[in-house]
Amino acid sequence: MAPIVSVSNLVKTYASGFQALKDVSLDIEEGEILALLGPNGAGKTTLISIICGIVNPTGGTVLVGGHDVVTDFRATRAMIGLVPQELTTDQFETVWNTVSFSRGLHGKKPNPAHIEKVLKDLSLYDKKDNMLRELSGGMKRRVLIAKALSHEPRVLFLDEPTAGVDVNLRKDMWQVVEKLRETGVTIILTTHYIEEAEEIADRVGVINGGKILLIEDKKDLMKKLGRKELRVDLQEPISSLPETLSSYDLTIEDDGNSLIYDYNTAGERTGITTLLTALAEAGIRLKDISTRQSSLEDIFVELVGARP
Ligand SMILES: Nc1ncnc2c1ncn2[C@@H]1O[C@H](COP(=O)(O)OP(=O)(O)OP(=O)(O)O)[C@@H](O)[C@H]1O
Repeated sequence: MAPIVSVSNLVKTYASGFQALKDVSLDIEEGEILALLGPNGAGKTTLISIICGIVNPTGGTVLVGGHDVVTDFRATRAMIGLVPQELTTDQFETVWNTVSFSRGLHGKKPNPAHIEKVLKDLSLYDKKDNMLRELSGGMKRRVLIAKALSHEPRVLFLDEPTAGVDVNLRKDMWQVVEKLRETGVTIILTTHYIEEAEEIADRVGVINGGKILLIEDKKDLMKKLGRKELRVDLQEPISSLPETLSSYDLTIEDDGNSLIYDYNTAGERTGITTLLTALAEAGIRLKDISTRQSSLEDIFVELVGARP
């Protein structure tokens, strides 16, 4: 199946001369949830804004549902819903009117049955006659999503859906996103929270300095995350490994004072017991052992050189 969004060799240089995107290419499959992780200024908003047709690219192409976002703007915009971070709508308007009006803005004929479904999916239906100013922060965020879904888009962009919200509201929002996926809509979200990407994404992309540094299936990433490291500190340094230890995935560190053994926690056997026996048989005496597990955060820090 052709990807719902196809980004090829995208470049964006702002009028100031700043290059915010440098040759970005990625395909987004229909129905998936893609999380774009990146530090401040990485280029996430620029990328989303170009796909949504709000910012013009300097080079490269973006296709949404097979249509070019520049030359066929109307067709692509109709397929996209964008959830901004802030609610700017009239606080004295009702939920129902706000969401219905948004549909009209996209040039779609009224469809009360669709508005009703969207509000029910987002657990907002019993608030449909309330004014926005009467809603809690979490409900207001749901209204933003309802507005973006009002014109039946196939692709939904969520720009930092849980920035600055408390833990409960964040978990609540994850459930909302999970439920939306069941309706078949493709979801792309930007986030600073690694935990958020881990929790809800099918695929994770890391962007920094205008480049995609990694884009990978979460399951494959999790396999990497399942890798653990056993560190063995030695009583006396060694310069090389004895022949009997050559079958182990060992590296010598700290001028021969430590051995690092990589193993997979998902595997049936870790090999630790036999390794320790083999070390003892080779006459290598241990001072200490410790383990550490790599996390998505480690991968992120390694790629970006900073914490998110
Ligand atoms: N209109 C503009 N003119 C000049 N530079 C811009 C403009 N908009 C964005 N930039 C720059 O482009 C870079 C990428 O910005 P962008 O907003 O895409 O990053 P981001 O990843 O969304 O960051 P954040 O997580 O802080 O929202 C930043 O260095 C920003 O200062």
